[in-house]
Amino acid sequence: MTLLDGKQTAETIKEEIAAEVEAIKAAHGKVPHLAAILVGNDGGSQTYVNNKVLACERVGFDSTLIRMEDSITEEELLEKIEELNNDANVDGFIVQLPLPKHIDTEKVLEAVNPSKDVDGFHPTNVGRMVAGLKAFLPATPYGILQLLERYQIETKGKHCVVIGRSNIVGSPMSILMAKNAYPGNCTVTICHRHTENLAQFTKQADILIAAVGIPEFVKADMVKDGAVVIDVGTTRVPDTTRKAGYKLKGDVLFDEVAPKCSFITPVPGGVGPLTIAMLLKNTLSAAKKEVYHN
Ligand SMILES: NC(=O)C1=CN([C@@H]2O[C@H](COP(=O)(O)OP(=O)(O)OC[C@H]3O[C@@H](n4cnc5c(N)ncnc54)[C@H](OP(=O)(O)O)[C@@H]3O)[C@@H](O)[C@H]2O)C=CC1
Ligand SMILES: Nc1nc(=O)c2c([nH]1)NC[C@@H]1CN(c3ccc(C(=O)N[C@@H](CCC(=O)O)C(=O)O)cc3)C=[N+]21
Repeated sequence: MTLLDGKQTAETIKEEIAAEVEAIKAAHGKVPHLAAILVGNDGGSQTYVNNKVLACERVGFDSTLIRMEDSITEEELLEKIEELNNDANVDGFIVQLPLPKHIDTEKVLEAVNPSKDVDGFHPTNVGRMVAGLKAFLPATPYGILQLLERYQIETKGKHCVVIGRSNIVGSPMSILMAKNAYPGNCTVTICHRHTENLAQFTKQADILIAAVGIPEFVKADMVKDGAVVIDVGTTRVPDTTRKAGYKLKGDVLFDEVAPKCSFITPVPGGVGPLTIAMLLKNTLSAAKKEVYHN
């Protein structure tokens, strides 16, 4: 069993980005700039956004964190987005999810100019991805592709089973794994809440990607010997013995499943750090106008 070290892979990617930033700075005197909007003070969201800002500093980007109260109106948020759309100084920005219930997430994501949508959540980027055009790829699926590629894992002709069909992870992941590309060329099965006899499908997976959000959901008897297992789940489970007050748990019962695998990602230190690295990569692409040439 080989551990897919997301933390180390993310470090490597960030070093590659930092080197490019140096070159851009020398040539243009300007560095890529990522902005993030955080609405409210959900603990997990704060951690992720802070990690993103710290990662920007690490690679030499400019970053701006915009905090808004839970109680803001949808209009106020849309105004802020318009401001960032029009700010020539900002190359890309994200609106951290989830948003408070009184705000229409779809409307908010559609308000982001696709050329600055480094999360890849705007329908234009989703459509372009599906059509195989240049697009900002959502950071988590993009990070998983990087992991498969950098560990040179064979994907062609393999059966990839994805558990979860969310717009930010499961759906784009399944689309990308079925593409005529490397990593890709898989036969893909998408499972969700209404899948009957889930284990019957997961047991057939050469590559199993779990993006469910239920801690330790995938047990050893659901996994084929020699499978590649990618654990996207990151659920905070209360743990009073820890300083942070919680423990991060993946969707896979790691101790039981890992011995059966050819490759597996840990949680933490697996997919999460790569998500952040690929957000930076998208921001670099935005600054270089590699996707949209406006
Ligand atoms: N490491 C990282 O970088 C990231 C981690 N995450 C983590 O990944 C997990 C998933 O995130 P996200 O996709 O946003 O979550 P969502 O809650 O949006 O989606 C969860 C998916 O799991 C499916 N599901 C729920 N219960 C079952 C079940 N019993 N059997 C089969 N399928 C089920 C749901 O099905 P249905 O559609 O039918 O409701 C849904 O499609 C979370 O733990 C999240 O924190 C998310 C983003 C990035
Ligand atoms: N607009 C938007 N874009 C996102 O990309 C987005 C989002 N909203 N909402 C929430 C999810 C979740 N997500 C994670 C990012 C990093 C880690 C990460 O770095 N995890 C570390 C541990 C961090 C910790 O200690 O909690 C690890 O797995 O090693 C996890 C999860 C991005 N998301």
